[in-house]
Amino acid sequence: MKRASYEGNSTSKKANTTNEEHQFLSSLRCHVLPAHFGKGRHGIFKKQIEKYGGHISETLNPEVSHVIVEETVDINKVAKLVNKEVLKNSVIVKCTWISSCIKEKRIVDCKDLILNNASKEISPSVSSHSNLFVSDGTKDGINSNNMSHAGSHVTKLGNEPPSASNTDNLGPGGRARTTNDNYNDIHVTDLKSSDAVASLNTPTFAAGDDKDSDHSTTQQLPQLGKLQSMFACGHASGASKLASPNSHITAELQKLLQVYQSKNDTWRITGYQRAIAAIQAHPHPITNYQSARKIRGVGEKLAAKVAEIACSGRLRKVEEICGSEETTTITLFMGVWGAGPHTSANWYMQGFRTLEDLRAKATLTRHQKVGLQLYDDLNSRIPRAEASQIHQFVQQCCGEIRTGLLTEVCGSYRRGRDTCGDVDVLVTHPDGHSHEGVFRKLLANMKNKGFLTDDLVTQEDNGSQQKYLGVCKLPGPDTKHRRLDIIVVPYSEFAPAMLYFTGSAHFNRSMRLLATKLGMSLSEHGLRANVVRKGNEKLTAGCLLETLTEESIFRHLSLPYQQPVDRDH
Ligand SMILES: Nc1ccn([C@H]2C[C@H](O)[C@@H](COP(=O)(O)OP(=O)(O)OP(=O)(O)O)O2)c(=O)n1
Ligand SMILES: [Mn+2]
Repeated sequence: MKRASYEGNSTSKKANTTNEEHQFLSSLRCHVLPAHFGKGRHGIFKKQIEKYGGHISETLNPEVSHVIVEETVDINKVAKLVNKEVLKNSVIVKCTWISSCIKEKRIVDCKDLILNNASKEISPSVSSHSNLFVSDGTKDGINSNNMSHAGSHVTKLGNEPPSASNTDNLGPGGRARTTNDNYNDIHVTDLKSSDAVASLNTPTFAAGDDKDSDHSTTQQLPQLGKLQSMFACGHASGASKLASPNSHITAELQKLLQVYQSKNDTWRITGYQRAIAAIQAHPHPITNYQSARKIRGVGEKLAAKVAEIACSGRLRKVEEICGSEETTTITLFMGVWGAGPHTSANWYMQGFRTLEDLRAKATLTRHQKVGLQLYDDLNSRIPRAEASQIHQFVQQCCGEIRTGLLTEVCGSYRRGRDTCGDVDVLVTHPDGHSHEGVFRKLLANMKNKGFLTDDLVTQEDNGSQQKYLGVCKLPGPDTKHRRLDIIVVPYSEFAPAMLYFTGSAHFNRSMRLLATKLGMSLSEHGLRANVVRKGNEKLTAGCLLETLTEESIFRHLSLPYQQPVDRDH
């Protein structure tokens, strides 16, 4: 235990001399921020710190180890008051921490008393729930390495200055970053990867992430490698899943999440997604309320649920909710292609309870009519072998209209799944231009053969890419209708498109967010560098990097290459 070992040290010190005991603050160099302190109280604090051996610095300078603030001071105000560059070795601590130290005659845990604006940049979803941020990513843990150096035992405010000799600061492709590389205002701390993974599950994370960053070219360089390791795209998916000692807990919570997804309960969806990812990534078995509560994103109510699952192996609430007529009906309706949670809940409210009710009484869009008609087929998973046959059929149709066309099945198939929800086929031509005109001809050819049975969405204007969503059926009396996506792309966009359509969606989100953090922009069309943003707005489009292979995209982001099967997060 990190904290215990530290306290153990201080206890053994305590056994020494009384004089030493009274100098227990000697490792601190404090600046007591006058804001909100009355003059008298400000002086008393300074005197008390000095009395117990602490050093007082009247100015804010790099020597300061602790900035002591009045307990009611607002974190944002402190952040604005403090010059991060000057205070890169400091922490901001509430004055009540000093009071506790003096009361106990030792340096006590900073728990709950540290203010650090870094949390805002790392994860607004975290900071919105708590103004506390400690370096090892737990609410009550203090990093033992840091603790061993009294006076620098919590998250640093600033970042290491850029250094070309430090390989951590090398940019994409290993080149040293220059001032022309624009990075968002990133503060890298010792967040565990689980925190980053958890945060990435929060839909609002990407959107709100850059809210407070400015677009100046002043660099706040991330420690590369460490940053990458905080993202899901920096890890193979299998390891964390297999290794998790808390899968039984997340499996149960996942059921509740599905219910909230069916109800479009955004608030709960966000909270559960974040908590599930954090629990999944937690390296130790969670056996009780207290250990659950220590995990970022797990509040009181959720910790109680986790404890219930840990004790009894199940959650009564899951049985109650999942078994309710409302939930089962809405889940049934959501199986209609083209019906989301909102429409499904609406149908339930209109009194519909069965698919027959929908057929007879509901107002249906063209897509929903197809979805309802082919309900059973489209809701059954496609065995891998059949997905492969569908691909072969598409490949044959391609060969009939043009030679040299290249096809690749992406999606869950490429990630190695045994069954797939649909078949996602990417089509291109390696000569760079012969993909043009293929889209319509290919669709017409597949329709002529009776292979395409129903069109759902045809999108021809997604930049240079064309996308078709429809339904196909292999020849034969016993074959099922299957969802098929066809995407025709220019060869220059083949690798980023392949990366995108291979997914998973979570893996993609994490990679896009990492790119954003690195001042880049990733989409199915390509990877751009030197993108300047103000908040979520892109001020410059940046410059397109050459990405002829998926490997090159990973390289540009300084990520270890992940095989498709390792992207199944
Ligand atoms: N909101 C989305 C939807 C899709 N994709 C990407 C990643 C997906 O892996 C890929 C294909 O989308 P699918 O919906 O077909 O998902 P999968 O193929 O992964 O799963 P399934 O077996 O359900 O088809 O497109 C994404 O990044 N974000
Ligand atoms: Mn798919």
